[in-house]
Amino acid sequence: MAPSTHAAVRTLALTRRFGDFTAVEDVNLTVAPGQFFGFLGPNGAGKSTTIKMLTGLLAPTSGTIEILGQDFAAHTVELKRQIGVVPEGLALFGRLTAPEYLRFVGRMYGLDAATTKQRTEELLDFMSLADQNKKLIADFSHGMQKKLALSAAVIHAPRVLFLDEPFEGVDAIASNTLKLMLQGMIARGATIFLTSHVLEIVERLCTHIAIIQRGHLVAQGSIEELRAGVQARQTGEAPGERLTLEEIFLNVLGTTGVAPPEQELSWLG
Ligand SMILES: Nc1ncnc2c1ncn2[C@@H]1O[C@H](COP(=O)(O)OP(=O)(O)OP(=O)(O)O)[C@@H](O)[C@H]1O
Repeated sequence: MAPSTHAAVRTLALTRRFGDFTAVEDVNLTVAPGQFFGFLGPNGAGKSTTIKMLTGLLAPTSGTIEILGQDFAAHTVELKRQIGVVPEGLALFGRLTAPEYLRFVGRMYGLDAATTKQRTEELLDFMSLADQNKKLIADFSHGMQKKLALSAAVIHAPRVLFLDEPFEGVDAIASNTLKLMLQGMIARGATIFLTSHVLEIVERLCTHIAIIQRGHLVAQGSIEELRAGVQARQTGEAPGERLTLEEIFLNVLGTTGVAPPEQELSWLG
């Protein structure tokens, strides 16, 4: 058993190439145990590619990954039992019903039948999916599929949870339910690593963030540290103005070369 002083997630020079194109390059990330960590970046920056490598869905081209203090490549099977993931494409089985799928996933993680049944019922209730038990997953709406994927990702009570855009496509009620669930997991000592473009939610939930841009990590730290860094660089700002995460994000990207376009589409409207 790894001592708890280890990082929950650590990468060293993590790199992934697709042919000639480098999607993620030399990324050194550290996420402490118990952290609620937001992994941010513009479209195509390399977030999903990184999450896929961190969860064993995609092999790195080079570099190393440690999860809970252990080398992921050397201990993939044991570590996969301790992590949960909702990947970009959800990866569900459309020909099953939700309870069938959750029972399958529970057994796959080695839970006994009684525990699997109980957690399946509790999760479907919690996600307001219990009245959809006869429907095939293929016939679920996108938001319903997302809630089911989340249920499957936590049925084994993972110590580290990876979520790729968990709030995308879910309604306000489900988003609230999800926030409560994630906060409860953090309160009980889990680590959460999520990507999201909804910066207001990230700001409310996450304590630490990293920003990736064109495959390179351009910032990492607590939101407070990043806010202080941006504020220290700015001159002429009204004193006492507290920067939002969106302002911090845009500022970091602006100073690293990705500023919003200045020209207008004058022909549009
Ligand atoms: N299988 C692949 N083959 C070729 N290029 C890929 C592949 N997967 C990802 N890429 C490229 O790698 C880059 C990073 O993609 P990725 O999906 O990681 O971005 P992202 O930060 O998750 O973006 P978004 O916010 O739009 O979801 C993009 O340029 C993408 O086109």
